[in-house]
Amino acid sequence: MPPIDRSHRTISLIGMPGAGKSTVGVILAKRTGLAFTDTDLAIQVREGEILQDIVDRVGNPRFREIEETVLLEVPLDDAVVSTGGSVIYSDAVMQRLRTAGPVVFLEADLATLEERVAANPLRGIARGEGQSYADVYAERCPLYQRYADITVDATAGSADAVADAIFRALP
Ligand SMILES: Nc1ncnc2c1ncn2[C@@H]1O[C@H](COP(=O)(O)OP(=O)(O)OP(=O)(O)O)[C@@H](O)[C@H]1O
Ligand SMILES: O=C(O)C1=C[C@@H](O)[C@@H](O)[C@H](O)C1
Ligand SMILES: [Mg+2]
Repeated sequence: MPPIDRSHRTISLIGMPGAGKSTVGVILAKRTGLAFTDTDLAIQVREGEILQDIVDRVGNPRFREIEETVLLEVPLDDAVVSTGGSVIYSDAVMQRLRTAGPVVFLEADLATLEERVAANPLRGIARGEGQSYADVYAERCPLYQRYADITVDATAGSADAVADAIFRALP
């Protein structure tokens, strides 16, 4: 695979929890020679706590503020950036990511996502009181679509295949 086009040095991955942003992001970074940033890890390091504990302690609205602060500061040069699923609630963050390069939506069907998330029950999801995963999915899908420059199917193939599909779809 040739090196990434220099005019598109930062590739941001967005999508629901379980879509594969972190898994696919590392593979894409290895294949393109770009750096890799997982913004969830940047949040954890800044707060000195794991995501689920942060969400449990401060609640959903405050978590989103923390996430926005980190995403407005995190370096975006020459990197694949795997975001948290709730990043699309900040228009300022999404504009920043889009200015840095293509934003890729990892689209997946609800059943597949629920299966993946159920296998990892300690994963945090910043959701409103009483919201099911399906409610969050319905609320967010239009936002992911709104901000995506590229949409790839993150359900059918392996994580390697999804990374390949992203690479092929880059302008
Ligand atoms: N294409 C794929 N096929 C099968 N399993 C996958 C695929 N992509 C990711 N997975 C699996 O799904 C789970 C979630 O993946 P991952 O942590 O990368 O998702 P994420 O989008 O980063 O989620 P979060 O928003 O919670 O950080 C992991 O167990 C991972 O191995
Ligand atoms: O989609 C979400 O609501 C989240 C996903 C995780 O990656 C974390 O960013 C956090 O736990 C919130
Ligand atoms: Mg992740």
